[in-house]
Amino acid sequence: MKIALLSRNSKLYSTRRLIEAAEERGHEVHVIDVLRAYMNVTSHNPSIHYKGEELKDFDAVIPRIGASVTSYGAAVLRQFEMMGVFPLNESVAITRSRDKLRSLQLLSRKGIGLPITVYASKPGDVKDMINMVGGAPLVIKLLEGTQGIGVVLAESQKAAESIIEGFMGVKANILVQEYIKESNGADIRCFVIGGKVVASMKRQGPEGEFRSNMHRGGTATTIRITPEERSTAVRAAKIMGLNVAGVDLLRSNHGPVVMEVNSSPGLEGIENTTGKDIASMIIEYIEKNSKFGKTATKGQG
Ligand SMILES: Nc1ncnc2c1ncn2[C@@H]1O[C@H](COP(=O)(O)OP(=O)(O)OP(=O)(O)O)[C@@H](O)[C@H]1O
Ligand SMILES: [Mg+2]
Ligand SMILES: [Mg+2]
Repeated sequence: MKIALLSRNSKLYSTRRLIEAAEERGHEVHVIDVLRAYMNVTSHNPSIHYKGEELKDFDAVIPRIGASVTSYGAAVLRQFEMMGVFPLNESVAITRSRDKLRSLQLLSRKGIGLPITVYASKPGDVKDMINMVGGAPLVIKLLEGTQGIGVVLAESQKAAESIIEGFMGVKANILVQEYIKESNGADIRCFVIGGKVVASMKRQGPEGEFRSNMHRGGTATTIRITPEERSTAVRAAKIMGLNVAGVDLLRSNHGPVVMEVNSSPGLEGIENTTGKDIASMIIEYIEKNSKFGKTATKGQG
């Protein structure tokens, strides 16, 4: 097969591993920096050009589109789809999952367990907003945050009010969420490929830290997940319409709750923690499922 790998940097661990796995299995891989691709979006014969040449005869495309290039990256991917090239994850599913508010609405509609979450733009009544998630302690998140930055635990009602008002004051977009204390600073990453959890790991924050992010000093270990956690992760990926997804769960008193569904889950942590060859599993999935023109939109909403 001839595979296009949409990635801004071929030195990234995940990109390198996917190239390695594909080449080992006899495929040809072209790494394409989406920002350098250009296309005639009005032509009846959709095409993409890259470094002066037309991108032709690809069998599959693997999108590894960073959050900062979601919009243009999705447009390039959509162009591949219009050309009939099989996408590992479709453009629609990626943009759907990148919109946190939309994702939570879709997941909740299908009965997936979620931490009680309230969104606001300019809440007229901060106290009422706090009551909606059950009062303090509660978690406040900056929508633009990542790697645990901008995720704050407000232990008291007063702290919650002043943090929310502070964020509002600088016009930040936030969400307010029920604090799942019983998860004890840990979350579970389930790596889903083609409707199966192929690997999972537990990430634990350091002593006294409720955020489990590796960038905040968290450590990962293998974990045996429950059948309920397994089916929650698989269903969440399916609702988003993602063939490959990293589903992050918290263990709550009322069962697993989904925090996030990631459409470009990293390979480094999960491969190093579990010792599994996830990159080869992804390539194998493409071998089994890619078909010219198989780009029908999965998921709804
Ligand atoms: N409602 C919650 N209850 C308990 N712990 C939470 C809650 N929300 C987040 N956490 C902890 O904080 C960590 C960071 O939160 P989250 O994943 O939402 O933000 P992020 O990692 O900065 O954003 P993103 O994953 O979108 O890059 C989580 O991995 C989890 O360990
Ligand atoms: Mg996170
Ligand atoms: Mg994330």
